[in-house]
Amino acid sequence: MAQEYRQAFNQAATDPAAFWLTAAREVQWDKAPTQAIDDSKAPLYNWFPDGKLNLSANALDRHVAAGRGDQAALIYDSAMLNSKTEYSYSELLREVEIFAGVLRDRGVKTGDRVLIYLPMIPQAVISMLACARLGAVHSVVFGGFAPKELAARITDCEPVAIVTASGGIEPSRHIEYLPAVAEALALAEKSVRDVIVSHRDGFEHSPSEYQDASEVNWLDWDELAKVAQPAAPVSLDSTHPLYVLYTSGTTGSPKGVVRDTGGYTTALQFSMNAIYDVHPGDVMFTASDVGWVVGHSYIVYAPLIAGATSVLYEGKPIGTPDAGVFGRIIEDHKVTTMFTAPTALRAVRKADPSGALIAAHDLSSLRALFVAGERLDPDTYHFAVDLLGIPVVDNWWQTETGWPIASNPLGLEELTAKAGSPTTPVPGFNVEIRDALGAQVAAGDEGNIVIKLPLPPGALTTLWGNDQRFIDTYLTQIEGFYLTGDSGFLDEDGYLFVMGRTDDVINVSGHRLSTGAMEQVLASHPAVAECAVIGINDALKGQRASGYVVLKSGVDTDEETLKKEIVALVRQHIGPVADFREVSVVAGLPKTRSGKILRKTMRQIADGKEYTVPSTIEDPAVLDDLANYLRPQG
Ligand SMILES: CCC(=O)SCCNC(=O)CCNC(=O)[C@H](O)C(C)(C)COP(=O)(O)OP(=O)(O)OC[C@H]1O[C@@H](n2cnc3c(N)ncnc32)[C@H](O)[C@@H]1OP(=O)(O)O
Repeated sequence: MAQEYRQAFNQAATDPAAFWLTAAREVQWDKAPTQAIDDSKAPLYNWFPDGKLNLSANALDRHVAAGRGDQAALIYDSAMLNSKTEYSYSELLREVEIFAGVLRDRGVKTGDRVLIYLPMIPQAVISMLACARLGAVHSVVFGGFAPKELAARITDCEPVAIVTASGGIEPSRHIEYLPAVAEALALAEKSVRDVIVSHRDGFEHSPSEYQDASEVNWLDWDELAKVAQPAAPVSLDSTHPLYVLYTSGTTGSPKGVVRDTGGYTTALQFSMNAIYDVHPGDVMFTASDVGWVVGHSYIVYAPLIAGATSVLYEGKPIGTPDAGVFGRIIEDHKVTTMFTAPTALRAVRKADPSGALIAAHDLSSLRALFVAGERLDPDTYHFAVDLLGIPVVDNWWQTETGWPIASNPLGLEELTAKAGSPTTPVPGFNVEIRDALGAQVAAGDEGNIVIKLPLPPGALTTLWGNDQRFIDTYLTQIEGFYLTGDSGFLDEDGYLFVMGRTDDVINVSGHRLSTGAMEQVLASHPAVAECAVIGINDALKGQRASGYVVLKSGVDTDEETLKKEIVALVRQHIGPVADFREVSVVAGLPKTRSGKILRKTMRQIADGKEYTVPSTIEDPAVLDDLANYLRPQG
């Protein structure tokens, strides 16, 4: 195997303290760390415990101080508004200083939480960096979630303020955010002091409408900014939480992944050098959403920490206006590095099978395409390679890890790619494959993908307010290892192949969703006696959710109406992001004699895979009936 990569990987594995203290030198510290890791509370670890820094200063001030103030930091390209706006490093710094001043004037202090519910507009980036400047802990919520999900996050992280906008623009509709925020506040167990609203034209509702009926202060961003004074960066402990980002788990309640400051800054800078090969002056276009971890790391923080330009794109891969828009953006902004999800590439391919609309643009600036969020299937991989003729890099990671676990490390050296594999574990992530009893399996054998503790800098340090849930969920099944929840194998060459989840989490269009949470919604319908939701393979979206309900005896209702009600219920409780459209009314669900629903068997039948009926099944006849509904449908 190639030397540069192998050497870095071995150094990180054998002497992580020295390796990461060296990597940390690329960061601007107010007080440089002398200690790499604090393991006194193992299995909880903290990186660089005696270091002090500010991430917004690393992302902005230091580049201005180095003379790059006029370089573009952020390009806001809105296909929805047909507009392009550029912010130089000096301009972005000014906006961030002022909005940090706004938050400070409103009494936001270091350690306070601020919930950010914004579409893909510059205010999202500005407010995240403003929080980082003060040491306020931000929690960004994706716009496609319903008010109930927003409320659950408000209840859990207890923000003092919410930063939002009039609304988001989807191709088919304008989404009013203010009614959603008001509803979430009514549902949440905690309230906030302030709701700060960035005004957008074309929306019906304004903050003043909500003021009268509320003890919350509904405020206008621009009005506050007019009178605010710029705020300087606060020097923070490396271990200070930068953000809480919620992700789906097996149960209905989302998990608040906590990210630190110094470890994350170090890891992102390392990833730009070793993996993405992005440097000052480069232009990175990550087509995701700031509400996901890919957006946090590779739209907002990493490109700015690295001194590059980040493209913030408000639009879709197709239909805004067509499947050539990625090519248009690459050409217009001379993008050097692009990052997107496989589902976006599949959408492009479906709309434009030869990719001619993208290829019609000047793509000569583009050096590499990175892809993450779900498995990059070989067909889509070959489509992208043939279209672009540059390295197409599948990188595998999770909200929890914050940056790639496995990737072709282009910045170190380009390894030979294998379609279907995100290549090899990244330095710092010591990946092993273990069976259900915790024993290591042979090369090529599938098992649980686990990572030896301590996780490298940048990975989650805990779950918000719940160390025990963090330990119970991830750290106890196999002592000394972090359980990823994914299964897969390492081949003879050390390449990782990720095959799928081992729990009830599914991935729809790169959105991680809990079937357990959907089942809770289905079960709440008065006609439903019991239900199951499974993720089944989908040629476009990777997976889609499919629901099966058994009705209460005596219920006599029109099936089509019932199905519509259930679909609407999921949209109302979880949000459009669940993309839940499919529900079947069935006579019974297959169960073991102890009452456990055989979801895995159901999935296997639906995906057309071979399956064996477990000997513990209560009534095998149920499966025969259910098979009619489960057979491949799409
Ligand atoms: C490595 C670590 C990680 O995995 S982090 C997660 C990485 N994942 C991603 O980056 C997500 C990639 N996927 C996407 O960007 C989108 O799915 C793409 C491919 C662009 C397609 O978007 P779209 O056509 O909207 O389909 P969808 O399935 O995402 O949407 C389903 C319904 O939800 C809606 N929606 C979407 N975004 C928002 C939003 N910000 N605010 C409000 N609503 C939103 C869509 O409009 C759609 O609604 P509808 O059902 O059509 O009415």
